[in-house]
Amino acid sequence: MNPEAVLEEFRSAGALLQGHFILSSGRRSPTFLQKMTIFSDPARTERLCKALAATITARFGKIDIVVSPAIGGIVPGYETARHLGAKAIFVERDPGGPFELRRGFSIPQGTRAVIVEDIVTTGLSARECLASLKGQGGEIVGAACLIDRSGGRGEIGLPLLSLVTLDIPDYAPDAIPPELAAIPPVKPGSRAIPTK
Ligand SMILES: O=P(O)(O)OC[C@H]1O[C@H](OP(=O)(O)OP(=O)(O)O)[C@H](O)[C@@H]1O
Ligand SMILES: O=C(O)c1cc(=O)[nH]c(=O)[nH]1
Ligand SMILES: [Mg+2]
Repeated sequence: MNPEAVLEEFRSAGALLQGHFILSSGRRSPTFLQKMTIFSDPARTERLCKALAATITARFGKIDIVVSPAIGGIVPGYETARHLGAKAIFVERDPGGPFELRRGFSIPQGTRAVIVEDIVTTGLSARECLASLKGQGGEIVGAACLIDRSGGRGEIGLPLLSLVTLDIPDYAPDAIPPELAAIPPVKPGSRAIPTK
């Protein structure tokens, strides 16, 4: 699937939003990719994740386990794993706490795992996911996401694949342009961000 076809999935689903968004990192942006609008449509999700699975296999070879950061990573992680013939597990957190592998999930010695994210903005969530896997026996060989909106600057600590790389502006909360500041902000994601 080429980058324009991936973007067209988001556009035609109504998942490419404009407004004032508080991102997971605490940064602000006029643009938000509402992945849950995509994931509410299984056929659309299948098309995207099948393409992501093919990209993962081409780069990393055989994968045994897909591990994703909750909540946004769970559906694409599962669907990508289905196309890889791999298991799908996830890390989750209590509000404000670190990601943890729970529910009896593990990455056993001798297995090869990949992190699958929905969207990468700064790479913070994928880095925190990787940190939570320290001590697991298997090898985390890389990371992949549907859309990398960091312009390729998101640092994961692993090779990162994406179906599309975009360079979408975001701003520190104390450096928001006036036209953005004029719009009341909304925070779509699940990470607890302290409010002033
Ligand atoms: O690269 P980053 O700067 O970490 O931003 C991207 C992250 O933001 C979103 O998660 P969020 O924490 O908003 O919660 P969600 O998964 O419940 O949507 C998205 O699912 C990614 O995990
Ligand atoms: O950085 C984020 O929190 C983020 C950006 C985006 O476009 N979509 C999303 O789900 N999260
Ligand atoms: Mg997330």
